[in-house]
Amino acid sequence: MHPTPIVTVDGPSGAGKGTLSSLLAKQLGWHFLDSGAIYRVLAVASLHHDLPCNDEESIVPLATGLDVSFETNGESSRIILEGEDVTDDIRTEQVGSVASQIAALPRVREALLRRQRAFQQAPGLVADGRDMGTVVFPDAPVKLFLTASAETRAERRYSQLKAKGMDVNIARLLTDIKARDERDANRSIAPLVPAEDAVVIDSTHLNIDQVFEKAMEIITSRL
Ligand SMILES: Nc1ncnc2c1ncn2[C@@H]1O[C@H](COP(=O)(O)OP(=O)(O)OP(=O)(O)O)[C@@H](O)[C@H]1O
Ligand SMILES: Nc1ccn([C@@H]2O[C@H](COP(=O)(O)O)[C@@H](O)[C@H]2O)c(=O)n1
Repeated sequence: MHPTPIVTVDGPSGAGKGTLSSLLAKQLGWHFLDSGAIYRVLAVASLHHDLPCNDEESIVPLATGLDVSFETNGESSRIILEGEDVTDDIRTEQVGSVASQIAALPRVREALLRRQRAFQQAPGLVADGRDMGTVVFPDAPVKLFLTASAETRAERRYSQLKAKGMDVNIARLLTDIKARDERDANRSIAPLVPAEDAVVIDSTHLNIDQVFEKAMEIITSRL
């Protein structure tokens, strides 16, 4: 029997991984794992419990027993943490920054592995993150690494947050994105690097449809 197929989509913050992954999951009729959301929810939980983001000893049990559910209702999906809807709260740059500090703790990453692997369910999975192709699903038959220049990613994030009515500053966003890239790429465990067998897509000069088309070509040629 063949294992459930997986497409991994890794890359830096704001490259368009979530956008591409949800389009692919929809097109293929597969499940979707937003692994960054798990790190972000853990960041919010740590903030709720007043835990410093380097307190590995306390964050590991929080990660293991994280009381979170991903509730999908047709097109809309909500994230519930300890009974509270945190869908919007997890998307701020502040939470992204805390998530990336927590994500550098080796035992925290280990504690979240099983939770992420449980998403591998028939008929297939599209998994979005930083280490999907290198650590979490190293045997995935299709691995994509989606990137774009830091400036382009900051502009996209700016428009995204502005559209949500948030008060944002593009220079600050660019600084935050570069700091997060630096931390994610240089941590000792599961650093942000393309898997050896990943196909790199640079979306700096591609729109969403073009990225989607390119990704589908790669997937159909490999599966
Ligand atoms: N190719 C593209 N061209 C223009 N805008 C894009 C493109 N891809 C994504 N976007 C837009 O950029 C923003 C960020 O995209 P998205 O949230 O998918 O990135 P991400 O890589 O998942 O980020 P993160 O890792 O921080 O969650 C969104 O507003 C999205 O609509
Ligand atoms: N597989 C992953 C996914 C995410 N992270 C860390 O979480 C931060 C937030 O992720 P987003 O994709 O939602 O922006 C990110 O900066 C990473 O530090 C991770 O380490 N591994």
